Amino acid sequence: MPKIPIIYLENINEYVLNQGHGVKGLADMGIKSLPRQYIHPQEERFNTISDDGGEDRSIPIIDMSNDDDHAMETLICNAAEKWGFFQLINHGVPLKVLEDVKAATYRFFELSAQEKSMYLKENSPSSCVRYGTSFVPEAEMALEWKDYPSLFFVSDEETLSRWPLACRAEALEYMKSSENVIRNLVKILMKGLNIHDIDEKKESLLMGTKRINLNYYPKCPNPELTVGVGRHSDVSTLTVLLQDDVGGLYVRGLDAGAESWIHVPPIKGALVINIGDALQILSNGKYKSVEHRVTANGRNNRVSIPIFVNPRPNDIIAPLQEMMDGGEKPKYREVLYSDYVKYFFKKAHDGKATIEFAKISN
Ligand SMILES: COc1cc(/C=C/C(=O)SCCNC(=O)CCNC(=O)[C@H](O)C(C)(C)COP(=O)(O)OP(=O)(O)OC[C@H]2O[C@@H](n3cnc4c(N)ncnc43)[C@H](O)[C@@H]2OP(=O)(O)O)ccc1O
Ligand SMILES: O=C(O)CCC(=O)C(=O)O
Ligand SMILES: [Fe+2]
Repeated sequence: MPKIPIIYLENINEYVLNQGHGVKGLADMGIKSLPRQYIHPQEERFNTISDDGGEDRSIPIIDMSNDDDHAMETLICNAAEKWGFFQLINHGVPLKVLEDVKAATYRFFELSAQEKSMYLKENSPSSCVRYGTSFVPEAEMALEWKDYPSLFFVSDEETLSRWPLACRAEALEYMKSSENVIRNLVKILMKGLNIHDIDEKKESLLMGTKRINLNYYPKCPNPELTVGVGRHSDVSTLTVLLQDDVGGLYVRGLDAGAESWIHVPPIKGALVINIGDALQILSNGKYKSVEHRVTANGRNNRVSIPIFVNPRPNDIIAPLQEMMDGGEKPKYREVLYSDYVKYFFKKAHDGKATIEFAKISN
């Protein structure tokens, strides 16, 4: 019989957040029911009967080895406009790199709470490395069933000296191996806006910084009462997401059934791509940053690894001049990107509300 440490549930914040045990600590303890701090209101819980639009609806799956470049580019731009999400297969990132970064995620989470707590915001040796749980615990009415280290890429030197040893090499390799596909996607998406020349300034605006999160969703005692990640859109330009074979990511349908949620089925070796708020703003709303969420799972642990491709903190984001040249009116005002991200990080997940920060009201 495993020894179960007794903690007073009122002290969960201390145990999970401050001591660095995370929700994994609760799951490892073998708790049989969900602490009240994780119970979400009925309307945010996942109801498989009414929420899943059915197995016949799927986000596009795009084969990057398609010989017909024009057809492939059209599929990508259409997916960015109509779905905001798509899966890429044959993208050129080796399967081994993907498997290695998933294994490294597990390795990080096998560290003791004391070792992981070295990377909590208060203790971290670098502002580029932050280990956390939920999203913004101090602003949330109900916590999310997820732990993660978030690693901001500044330089090889910073990475090699500051990122946690348990996952550093694999996370960096995944980021570097994805560089080609990211660059290619950015080029294709700009072509779809009739922008054919990506100079240094534009490249920096579109993909000047990268952040990688190693998300860990432990097996949950009452998955029906909580969420892995609540409804949100990413604040990135675009996000490249690796998920394992467990499943649980759902995307808001933009078509007639806007109330419906579409499951993103795991495909071995595939990368899930989604448009973030920054690109919705830069494209003046042509490309869509779509709401998504993740369920908790009662049977399995799950990992997912997003690379957030972003502008630089000091960049001003606003609809690109090329979007306005035909007389289109800007739908978004000029915003300092770090202000936008700080606004995102100040509140709990709230669907598509962040973009209101930049919207021009008519
Ligand atoms: C879905 O669940 C998530 C998602 C995420 C991340 C999602 C993304 O889309 S990440 C893309 C974010 N963009 C960038 O990283 C771009 C470049 N970086 C910046 O613009 C800046 O570094 C900054 C992120 C704005 C931080 O600015 P800085 O001037 O250094 O100020 P800080 O004091 O460090 O932070 C401001 C404020 O934000 C909070 N915060 C910062 N980074 C994170 C983080 N990685 N995770 C959580 N919260 C963060 C920070 O706590 C500050 O708030 P205070 O109240 O302490 O002032 C991530 C996690 C998920 O669960
Ligand atoms: O775990 C997933 O599948 C998605 C996670 C996510 O949406 C995020 O980290 O922004
Ligand atoms: Fe996300």
